Amino acid sequence: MPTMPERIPADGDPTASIEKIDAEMVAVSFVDNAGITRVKSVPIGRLARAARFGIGVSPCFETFAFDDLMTVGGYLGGPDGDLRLIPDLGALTEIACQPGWAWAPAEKYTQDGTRFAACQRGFAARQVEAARAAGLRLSMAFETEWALGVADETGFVPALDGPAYGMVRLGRVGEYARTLVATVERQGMSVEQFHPEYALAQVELSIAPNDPVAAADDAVLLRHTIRQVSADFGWRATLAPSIDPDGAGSGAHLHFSLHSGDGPLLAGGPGPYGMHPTGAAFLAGVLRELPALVAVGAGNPASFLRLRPSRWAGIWHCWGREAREAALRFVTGVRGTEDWAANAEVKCFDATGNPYLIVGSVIAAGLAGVAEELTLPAEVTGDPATFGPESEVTRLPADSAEAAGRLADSTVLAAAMGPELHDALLTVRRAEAERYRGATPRELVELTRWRF
Ligand SMILES: NC(=O)CC[C@H](N)C(=O)O
Repeated sequence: MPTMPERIPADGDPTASIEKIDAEMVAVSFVDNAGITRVKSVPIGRLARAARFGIGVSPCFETFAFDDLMTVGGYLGGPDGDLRLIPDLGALTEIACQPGWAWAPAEKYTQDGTRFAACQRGFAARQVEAARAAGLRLSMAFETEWALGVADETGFVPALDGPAYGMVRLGRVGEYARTLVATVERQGMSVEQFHPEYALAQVELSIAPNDPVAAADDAVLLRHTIRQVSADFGWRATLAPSIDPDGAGSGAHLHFSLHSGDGPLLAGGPGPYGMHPTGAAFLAGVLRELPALVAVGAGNPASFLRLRPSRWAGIWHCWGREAREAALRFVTGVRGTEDWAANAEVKCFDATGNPYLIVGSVIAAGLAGVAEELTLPAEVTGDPATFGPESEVTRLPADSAEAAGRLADSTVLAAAMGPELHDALLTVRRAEAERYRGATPRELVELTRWRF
């Protein structure tokens, strides 16, 4: 996938890709460090100009918290200055569920035309490039879980009931699922699976893997599509990590596979379950950074309502083959697919994590493992919650302040992000942790329910 240039291009003809689009308005989005997708829009006739000169956006968003309250960091935040949102026209897509609209993800540039150091999508693209320079290619996909309900004065009325994974549940959402899948596919994503899930009013959809930056783009557009199609059916969709603190929540697990020029590195090799040494070192790097990765991908105070034992949310700092309680699950292919289907799944993430920061951070963590030739420790299977006091398996951070502390300590993520982005993300996470330190589970549910 072509990446955005270091400087805003002063020549070239952006109208070519625009002409193929049948829309009147274009939503140009970015995801902030709190994981909120924010947007500016332009009439289609202004899009070529926006691609050339950008759309103005305040740098204050770099340190916005998920509740829209502003903070100021060591480098960024505050009321002054301006950035330019440059839509990536290579990703311009008609929004099939919002007639007359198209969408493009943006990267942020400064007013003098250079790439903004703390741009989240630019960070992801930089890590893809670092992997390429090391001879590695990644393929990634987010799983998407959400709950369907109706908002009323009690907060949330579930739109469906019935047993987990039950045919009864599917019957309630059959027409909805058919419409959603068709809409998602019309927008260029390939749906792999839809099913009723385990938690309250929850369903899940998975899409085919993609280049890491495109996988993050897919997550943004898919979540918007889910909300729009749900509204067409008279429901609201919430991707918040928890709507019922007494039960399982919604995750945004990240699957990835790793390849060199010679083929897959997680299959067909001499290591555990066919991993090649480079594949195992990459996983060991991801495993090492998991405590800090929680702050990136599940660091909202409400994330910790979901990150509880024995709910398949991946709270344990370990890896294991098909281990659904481990934060890093290794998935081998079934017979006949072993050569290509093996992948790893980071389970602890949820939809409050910025998908661009997640893919970029996982790559950075893995590349550090490869550079240091790390080896994987022994795998852990079963549920560590039942292992008893002699177990050495530790829990990942259990609240947002602890997760932020681990991110502060991560020299790997600090180096990959650069000081501006690392500090801005920490500023947001610390502000949220501080502000909601004494919040009850019910308050956290209500604060996040319709924001993600
Ligand atoms: N099937 C599953 O893996 C369920 C995942 C679970 N809902 C989570 O919180 O991540």
